[in-house]
Formats: sequence, structure tokens, C-alpha cells
Amino acid sequence: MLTLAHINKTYPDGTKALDDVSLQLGTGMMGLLGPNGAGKSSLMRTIATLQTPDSGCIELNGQNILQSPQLLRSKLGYLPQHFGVYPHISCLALLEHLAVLKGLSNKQTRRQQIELVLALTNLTEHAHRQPSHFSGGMLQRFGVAQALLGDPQVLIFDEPTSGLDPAERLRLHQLLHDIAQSRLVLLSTHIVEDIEHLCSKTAILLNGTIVACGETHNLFHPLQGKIWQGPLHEPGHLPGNSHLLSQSLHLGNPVARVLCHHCPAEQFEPVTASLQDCYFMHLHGLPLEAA
Ligand SMILES: Nc1ncnc2c1ncn2[C@@H]1O[C@H](COP(=O)(O)OP(=O)(O)OP(=O)(O)O)[C@@H](O)[C@H]1O
Repeated sequence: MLTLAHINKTYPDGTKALDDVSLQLGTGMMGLLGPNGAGKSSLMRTIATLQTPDSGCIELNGQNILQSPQLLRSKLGYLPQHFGVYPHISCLALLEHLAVLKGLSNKQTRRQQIELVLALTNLTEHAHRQPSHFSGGMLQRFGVAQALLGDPQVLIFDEPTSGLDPAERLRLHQLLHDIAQSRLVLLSTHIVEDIEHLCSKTAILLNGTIVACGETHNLFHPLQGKIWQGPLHEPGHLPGNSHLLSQSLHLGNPVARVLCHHCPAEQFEPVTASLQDCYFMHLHGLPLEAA
């Protein structure tokens, strides 16, 4: 169990990136959802002990990892949002190098681990190619492979599916799902569907603050029966007790989703509430009572 209590982080230029963040993470996948600049990467880096918070406490199974970062580092796999690979070196050689850096000193154990992570990420047949020549999807799978070296119990994935085509995205979803069966996985993204597909638990981060946290389904369950979809309306043309959540396009036609206890306007139909509706509700600062 990884426990974060009252984590605060302000950067030297005065930007408050994390504001009293408290979270509890157990086995399985927890999604961290937030818009650009919400503080997701700051939180990931803090948990990965790559930066220290100004205050607060992080414990892994009751042990303080801010005082003893090595306790977590030895059990941690981290896939940062942006990572580089050395040119002119094969996938196998790079994994070998990273495994040594991770402290896998026994050559035979190292070989076994590398074979395992290559197989898990479906990269075995590409082991002798250079990751610098990989496609975006293969590179992300390589990122997952290096994170899995050392069989970590805690995995942090920062925006792992950004830039992937739909087939690669689904392939990575399956891989992340398999990995999370026996491990604690924290998945950060602003792609709501990724969280909805993968994460049984979700936290929503806005301006450095956790505004909602719990079972993913329970976060949007209160909105069921209150979401209406119809042609685009100016907020002023909707009844006063309704809230415009989102405006988008479907097959080139403008579509609005509205939170309301009754049908807000002509041509609106009730639709199933989604995590995205819940996300927009928080993004617009609507009170829970609005649901
Ligand atoms: N090293 C830094 N120095 C100063 N400000 C920073 C630094 N890193 C991040 N920030 C600021 O802290 C806030 C949170 O940034 P962070 O990168 O954690 O957000 P994010 O949710 O990961 O965003 P994105 O989805 O765009 O990656 C932003 O206002 C950002 O500009």
C-alpha cells in the first residue's frame, strides 16, 4: 500500500503544482486524470522520488520513503512522459545497460528478466533492432519493458498512450491491464477513455488539488439519469437549473451534453453518464449538488 498524505509542492518561480494531495493506492490500476498543467507529472515525479515535496508524507507499506527513497526505488518502475533512447544501440543492449543500472548484478538473472520483459511487451523479435528506429508504439512498449526490469511492485506510467494509433493503444491497454493484476500501477493521462477502460479507481486532479477520488464507476454513477445530449445551445438558451458540460462534434454535427434533472430543451435525449461528464462537471467547478 502506497500512502500519500498532505503533499505540497511549489516550484522556485512560485507555481504551486501540488496542494495538499492525499491518496491511498493498493494493488490494481489507479487513474490520475487532469487537464494540462494540473500537476500530474509533478505528482508522478514526487512519488518516483525524483523531486521532493515541500511538505507531506509518502509511505510504502508503512515505511517513510521520503526519508529512505531507496526503499521505493528498489521496487519502482517508472515510464516518464518523455524519455529518450541512446542512438546506435540495440534494444537488447540498452535493456542490459538499464538492468545493470537498476542493480540486477547477476548476469543470468538479468538475461532471464530481459527475455521476460521482451516477451511481455511483444518485442522479442525486435530485440536486435535499435529503439531509436522504433515506431511510436514500439517505443512506448520498450518504455514499459524497461519499467518492468527488476519486477517492481509499484509502476508509474505518465501519459503512456499519447501519440499511439488505435491498434497500438489497445495493445498497450491490454499490456497495462495484465501488469496491474499483481502490482500497484498509477496511470496518469488526460485521455478520459483510457482511464474508463483501464482503471477501477480514479483520482481527478485540478490545479494541484484532488477534487474527486474513488471507484471509477462511483464517480459518475450520481450523474446517471441526469445527462442529456442534443444540438448545440448557447448556455443562455438553456433553463437556469441546467449546466452545459461539454460541446463537441459528432459526424461533423455540433453536440452538447447537459447536466439537468429534466429534459433541458427540445431535441435533447437522455444518455448514459460517463467519466468524461464527471470530469467536465469538476472542470467547470460545478458543485456535487448539481448532480
Ligand atoms: N520545473 C518546473 N518549474 C516551474 N514550474 C513547473 C515546473 N514543472 C512544472 N511546472 C508547472 O507546474 C504546474 C503543473 O505542471 P505538471 O507538468 O505537473 O502538470 P501536468 O498535469 O503533468 O501537465 P501536462 O498534462 O501538460 O503534462 C504547471 O503550471 C507547470 O507549468
